[in-house]
Amino acid sequence: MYRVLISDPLSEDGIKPLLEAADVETIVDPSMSHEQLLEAVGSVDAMIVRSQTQVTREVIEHAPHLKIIGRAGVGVDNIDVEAATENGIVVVNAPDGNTISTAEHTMAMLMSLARNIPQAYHQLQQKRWERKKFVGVELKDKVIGIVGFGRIGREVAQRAKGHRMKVIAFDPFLNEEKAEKAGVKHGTLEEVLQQADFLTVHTPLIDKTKHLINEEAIQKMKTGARILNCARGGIIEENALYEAVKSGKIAGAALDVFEEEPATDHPLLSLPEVIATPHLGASTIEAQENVATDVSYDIIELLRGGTVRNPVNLPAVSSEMMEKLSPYFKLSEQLGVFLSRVVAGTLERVQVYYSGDLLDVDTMPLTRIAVKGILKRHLGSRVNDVNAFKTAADKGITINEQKSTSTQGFTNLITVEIESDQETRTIAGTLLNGLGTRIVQFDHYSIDVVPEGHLIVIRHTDQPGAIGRVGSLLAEHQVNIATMQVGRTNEGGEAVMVLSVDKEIEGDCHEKLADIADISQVQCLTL
Ligand SMILES: NC(=O)C1=CN([C@@H]2O[C@H](COP(=O)(O)OP(=O)(O)OC[C@H]3O[C@@H](n4cnc5c(N)ncnc54)[C@H](O)[C@@H]3O)[C@@H](O)[C@H]2O)C=CC1
Ligand SMILES: O=C(O)CCC(=O)C(=O)O
Repeated sequence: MYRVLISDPLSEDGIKPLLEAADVETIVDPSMSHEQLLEAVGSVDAMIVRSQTQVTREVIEHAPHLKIIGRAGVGVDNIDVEAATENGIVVVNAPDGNTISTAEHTMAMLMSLARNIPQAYHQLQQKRWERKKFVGVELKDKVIGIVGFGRIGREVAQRAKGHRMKVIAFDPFLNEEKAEKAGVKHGTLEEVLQQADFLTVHTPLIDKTKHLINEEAIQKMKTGARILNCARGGIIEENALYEAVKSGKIAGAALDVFEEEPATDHPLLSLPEVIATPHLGASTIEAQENVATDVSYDIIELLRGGTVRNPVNLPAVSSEMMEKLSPYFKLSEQLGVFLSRVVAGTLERVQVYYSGDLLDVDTMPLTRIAVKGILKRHLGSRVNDVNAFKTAADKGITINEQKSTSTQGFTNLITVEIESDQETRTIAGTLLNGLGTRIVQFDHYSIDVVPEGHLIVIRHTDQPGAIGRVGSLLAEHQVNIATMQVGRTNEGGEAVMVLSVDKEIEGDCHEKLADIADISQVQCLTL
């Protein structure tokens, strides 16, 4: 008999597959103290949580029989996935189950915001019949700017079109062609900000999206525009939003999420133009049933020896294979991350070549890790070793891997090539016996760079003085250069510099580097 612990409130209909399984004993207790949780996990084979239970390393280490953790929802922020992986525990989630509910909640917020429904209701409750105060705006012919055109963003677009709104969307994986297919206009972030009457964000919260909508972004918006966030607190900078609403730059905001939750005493809630709900995007009977059912099925499947549909962490690989592959995990990810930072345009194709020692090994797990490295720039922890291929396919990116006999003199070589709608960029790396990983080729240039720490990648024209000017500018900004590699096609032709520096460059240093004559592109990255 398998024991499954459910430690957060879940839909009873959703967990029916577990309750009805003859070989499963289900323990439901959403009110356990931390100590009770530590004791309860000691005897279970599986557990299901929503967002309340924190499945920390400590919890995992108290669970010697635990084989699978199910997150009834999307974000796995409350689960220590790394600790689970280390302990051989599979983590699954339910990425699709609450998409519709969250999109519908966004539309409910959009309409409430346009017509001041919560504020008017509040006045009526105070026995005030105010009509003049609550004059709203129509949605028809207004522009809705969607930042993040993934599952929820796309559903919001369909619904907004039903209201005859004009939809403009920005997403790093969206281009003109894909936007046209989806029946929306494609824009840069700047264009979306400038054109939106209503701006709604549907991205994950990752480094790149933290405070994406800040004071500078808000300044680019129309005066009187409105902002919505039903994704994650922190995508919109709350202080900037507060000031913008107070000054009248932004006419109103609708928020389902906050940087710190619960947020019962937030300054934004004191503004009459701001309406809010306590993270209710996924709180419908249907979504909760969907997510609970999805994880219940995955749990039963895994416990009975089958395969799961929505794994979040690495699936089991034989220990023999693991021994051969694991030294290359870091290199594969570093190559992916590096390329994702330097490529311009919308990604269309990834090609990975393996040679030398990697010729007769199943390198698919390495390709998955390289693809994860590429996609994580925009998707953060939502892309992982397991779902990397599916995520790429969902974004219309094709992946290929090939074995090659060209080793360029190295005992092993991984070459990653990515193609966007604007350019093709290539990087190759190797694992040097006892010396760690090296990037040995970047585009057409042979280099020798340790892919670690802070790197600056500069494209320039090979002219006397270019290297000196970069060195002087970095010195002015107190940035010490640890190593510098330069490659060029021919004298006076295209060239590339890869610098490894001791600290991240700050302030206007990036801008000043890009302003140096003969420099066409500057990319900074941390590996
Ligand atoms: N309020 C709630 O209760 C719920 C909130 N969510 C949140 O909604 C958000 C969206 O979820 P899904 O649509 O399922 O995710 P998704 O992964 O399907 O889509 C996210 C999209 O954001 C894009 N993106 C990443 N960085 C970007 C950037 N800098 N600018 C523009 N776009 C960028 C990605 O390319 C991707 O297409 C997530 O933050 C999720 O956690 C999800 C479910 C319920
Ligand atoms: O379980 C919930 O209600 C939170 C849903 C959510 O934010 C998510 O799935 O990412």
